Amino acid sequence: MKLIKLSQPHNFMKQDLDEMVLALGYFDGVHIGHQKVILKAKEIAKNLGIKSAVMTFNPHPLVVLRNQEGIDYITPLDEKIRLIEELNVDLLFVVEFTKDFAALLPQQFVDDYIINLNVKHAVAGFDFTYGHLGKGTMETLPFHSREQFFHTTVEKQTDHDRKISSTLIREVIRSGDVTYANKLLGRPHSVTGTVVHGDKRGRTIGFPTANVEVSDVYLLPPTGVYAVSIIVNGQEYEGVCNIGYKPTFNKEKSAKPSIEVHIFDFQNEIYEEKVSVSWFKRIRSEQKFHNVDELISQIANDKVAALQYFGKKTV
Ligand SMILES: Cc1cc2nc3c(=O)[nH]c(=O)nc-3n(C[C@H](O)[C@H](O)[C@H](O)COP(=O)(O)O)c2cc1C
Ligand SMILES: Nc1ncnc2c1ncn2[C@@H]1O[C@H](COP(=O)(O)OP(=O)(O)OP(=O)(O)O)[C@@H](O)[C@H]1O
Repeated sequence: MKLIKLSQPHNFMKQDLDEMVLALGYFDGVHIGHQKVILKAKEIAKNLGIKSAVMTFNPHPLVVLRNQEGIDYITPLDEKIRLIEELNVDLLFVVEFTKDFAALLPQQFVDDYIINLNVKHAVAGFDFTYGHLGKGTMETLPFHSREQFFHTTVEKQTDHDRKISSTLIREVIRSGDVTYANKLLGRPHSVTGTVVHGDKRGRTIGFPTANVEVSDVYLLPPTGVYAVSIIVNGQEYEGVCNIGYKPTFNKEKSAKPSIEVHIFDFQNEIYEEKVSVSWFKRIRSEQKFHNVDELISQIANDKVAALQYFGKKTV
């Protein structure tokens, strides 16, 4: 997949690029509604015998338009790029979302970011908007297209009558229902980070853990214990994870929760390794135990619950 970063104003002209079918949207999470839009663009491109492309924007419009600092992403940009690449599209445009870009009138957006990029067919969902204040919609697109390209609107994808959206999935992850989030994403929700040194207490209590440090921009499930998998060096292992502040040991809440994975049947030394943790099922809330023995016996139960979730025999 070829990656092209665009900033307003860009100077691409039609003749600089191959003809393409373009899927448009922000695509945080690359959920099953988004996949439908991108796969539709691919299908049309295949039929026309031309390139397939996706256009996304970065950072999130709320960061620029409402000065929101702490937007948590289901898929930060690099993860989103990786997932779009997995869908086998030929080209990805990442448009820098700035105040200047947001100020473009709908017609200017269509001229500069669709027609001038040699798009022959644009694909977006029923609620896609473009241009200043989102004034451009799928209803106005034929008018703004100047008959230079065709367009296809993907109908609303729903689950239990609710639109599948990045907003819904963020709410579901924040509620801890990672199993449902995974259904809406069409794959497990994952976070990628690095294994760092912890207090080295885990091994003394019989449950060594990999402490995974992730970038602040990730949307994390709420504190608690989860059945997870972890990819280490390309190999996937199952495990049980606590995300939280370890109140049994720590009086003060740290700035960020720690993510600690007890990986089943695993003894390797993996400090500094890049790993991805996928959340499958919430098991319980984090608790403050009266003593270490109570914590140890609860972790043993958590391990059984996770093994059962993964369908393993526990005796
Ligand atoms: C499955 C699991 C569940 C845990 N649950 C709790 C908990 O409810 N409360 C708590 O204070 N710590 C909990 N912990 C965190 C342990 O206290 C922690 O793994 C141990 O202190 C080791 O920390 P260290 O890696 O920083 O040395 C849990 C850890 C695991 C692996
Ligand atoms: N459930 C859905 N059904 C059909 N199309 C969708 C659906 N969700 C998103 N799309 C389309 O996918 C593209 C990307 O959408 P966008 O990034 O705004 O996602 P969203 O999930 O609707 O996010 P948000 O919750 O922020 O509104 C747009 O073209 C949008 O119309």
